[in-house]
Amino acid sequence: MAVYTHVPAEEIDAFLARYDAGRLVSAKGIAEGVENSNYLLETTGHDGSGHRYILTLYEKRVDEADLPFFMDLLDHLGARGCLVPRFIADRDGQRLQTLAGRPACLIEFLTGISLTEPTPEQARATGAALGELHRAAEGFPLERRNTLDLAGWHDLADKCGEDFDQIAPGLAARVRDELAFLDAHWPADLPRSVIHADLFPDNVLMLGDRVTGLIDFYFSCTDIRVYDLAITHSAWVFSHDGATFFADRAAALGAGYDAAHGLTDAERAAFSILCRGAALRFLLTRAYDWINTPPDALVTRKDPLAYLRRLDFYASANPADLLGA
Ligand SMILES: Nc1ncnc2c1ncn2[C@@H]1O[C@H](COP(=O)(O)OP(=O)(O)OP(=O)(O)O)[C@@H](O)[C@H]1O
Ligand SMILES: N[C@@H](CCO)C(=O)O
Repeated sequence: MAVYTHVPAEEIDAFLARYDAGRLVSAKGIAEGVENSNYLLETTGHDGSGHRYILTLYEKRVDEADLPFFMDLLDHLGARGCLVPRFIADRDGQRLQTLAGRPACLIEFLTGISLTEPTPEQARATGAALGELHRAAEGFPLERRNTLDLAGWHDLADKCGEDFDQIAPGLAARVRDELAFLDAHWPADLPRSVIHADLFPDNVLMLGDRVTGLIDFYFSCTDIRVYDLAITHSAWVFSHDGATFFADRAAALGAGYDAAHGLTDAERAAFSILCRGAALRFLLTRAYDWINTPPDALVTRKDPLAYLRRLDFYASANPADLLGA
């Protein structure tokens, strides 16, 4: 579930009166997602022809001070042809509001569905969409530090301490060893860019083999550009439990990215290390949430071990096999 803040329909209708968006017809809480509260709104539309919007109330992990970065980024990407949702301004030009005591925004609704079992063709389209996003991001003037970088992983590991072993015996030592490996091998000189940093299948909307929207930019930041492809790889080319690697999906994802953006030899050479970092990043955030979320909380905890299996795979795989030929 992801409706942490419940807003009465009358309050949403009054909120909509600030916009040229028509009157509220229905408001449904969206179950997917874990970070923010999301509602799908149907309105009469400003001309009475009906319209859909997303209403997002920002919860614990999104810092309000970062919202202007996300808003300007989506304007920049949207203006360059990327299918990303724009933040909608009210009649006074305001995009950030307060609703039910939380920072809140009205956001463009995009059509499409999130896949659970992507095909190679769908992975190819996603690789291409990521490459196009990186091209469109060129020239974006703002920067945001990635708080979930190598230093951030150390902080998270310190916070979890020996509690890792509640999840799996030996996990604390495994994380320590992996951090030491990444400290020694993390690449320093690769091109940097704005990255999405969380392009999981649930953040890509598709119709058939066509990408219709990239959403959920709330981890976007400035970091090693091809690390974004490593994150996407970790999320798209394995079974959910991380036990099976799908080489055909991986090759298609890489080919899609390469066709849209291109990969340098240095990026290819570092890719395996970057995948290890991506797997550790999601292992750590999931482990932290696992340890700190009571089992009876209303949110579904995501399995950290699904990312330990990916990490084990990346640590033993032949780097040349990760993206195919
Ligand atoms: N602009 C949009 N257009 C259409 N649907 C959207 C849009 N934004 C969000 N959604 C829907 O709401 C769901 C949750 O959104 P989102 O992924 O942004 O939430 P979240 O709480 O930040 O989740 P998480 O970080 O766990 O992925 C999406 O899976 C999608 O179904
Ligand atoms: N994509 C993350 C959740 C936060 O966006 C995960 O699956 O662990």
